[in-house]
Amino acid sequence: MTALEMTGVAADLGGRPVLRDVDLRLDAGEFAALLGPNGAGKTTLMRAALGLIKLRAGTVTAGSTGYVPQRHEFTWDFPASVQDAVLSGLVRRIGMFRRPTVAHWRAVWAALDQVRLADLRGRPVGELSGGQRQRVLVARALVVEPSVLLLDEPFTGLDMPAQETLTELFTEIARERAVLMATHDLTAAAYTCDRLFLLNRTVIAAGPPADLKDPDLWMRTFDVGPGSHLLKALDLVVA
Ligand SMILES: Nc1ncnc2c1ncn2[C@@H]1O[C@H](COP(=O)(O)OP(=O)(O)OP(=O)(O)O)[C@@H](O)[C@H]1O
Repeated sequence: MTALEMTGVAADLGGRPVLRDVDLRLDAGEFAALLGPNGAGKTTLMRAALGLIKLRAGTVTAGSTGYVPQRHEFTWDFPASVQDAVLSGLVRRIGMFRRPTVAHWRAVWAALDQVRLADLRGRPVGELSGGQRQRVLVARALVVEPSVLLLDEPFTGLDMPAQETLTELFTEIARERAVLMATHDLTAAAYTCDRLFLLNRTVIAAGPPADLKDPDLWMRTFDVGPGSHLLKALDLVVA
């Protein structure tokens, strides 16, 4: 079942073209990575998928969406508990001034269960580690039961054990939903994702990691030459 389809998408920011001719399709059950250099348009593509920016051309068809922003974009010094932070994912559904019902809280607790944070639901978010905070943001996105989950740089600043816990979690989530993860961690993406999208303003190439062995695709995506370390690292992981 198609969870997200973008066809011929073009979008501008501040009057400058950022995305052009973007075609991307994701099915439920797929874990895909969005790879590209700084400024390639990864965040913009996700915002377009969420319907948050106006398209200059093309169409986006998406089921319900859940978005996990970069961790620094969320306010952590606010005196909210873990369960309040997750409940904030339901604001649009509940309405700003209405009280959550028991069903809303059940959805929050189910999402916390899924990210293995049920024990910490009363803890202030400011007291959590980076990895736990990332899982709070994932629960906050999952609480609406999205058909596609969009993750913006979920591994930044996390140690290997935290990254591995998250990778397992994303793989589990992707069994029922579509997951699209923007990341600079090429190795993790090549090892764990079913499909990679190489983006530099447009989709340069897409496919399972094993189909993306041609170094030229990576050189064009990342604007690097044949001597780049990137290509040596890829030799090891894109087998
Ligand atoms: N509000 C804005 N107004 C004008 N230009 C913008 C705006 N936001 C982003 N841009 C530009 O759009 C381009 C794409 O930005 P975007 O954040 O989507 O890239 P990215 O691939 O997510 O980058 P990174 O890996 O650094 O997070 C960049 O050149 C950026 O400078």
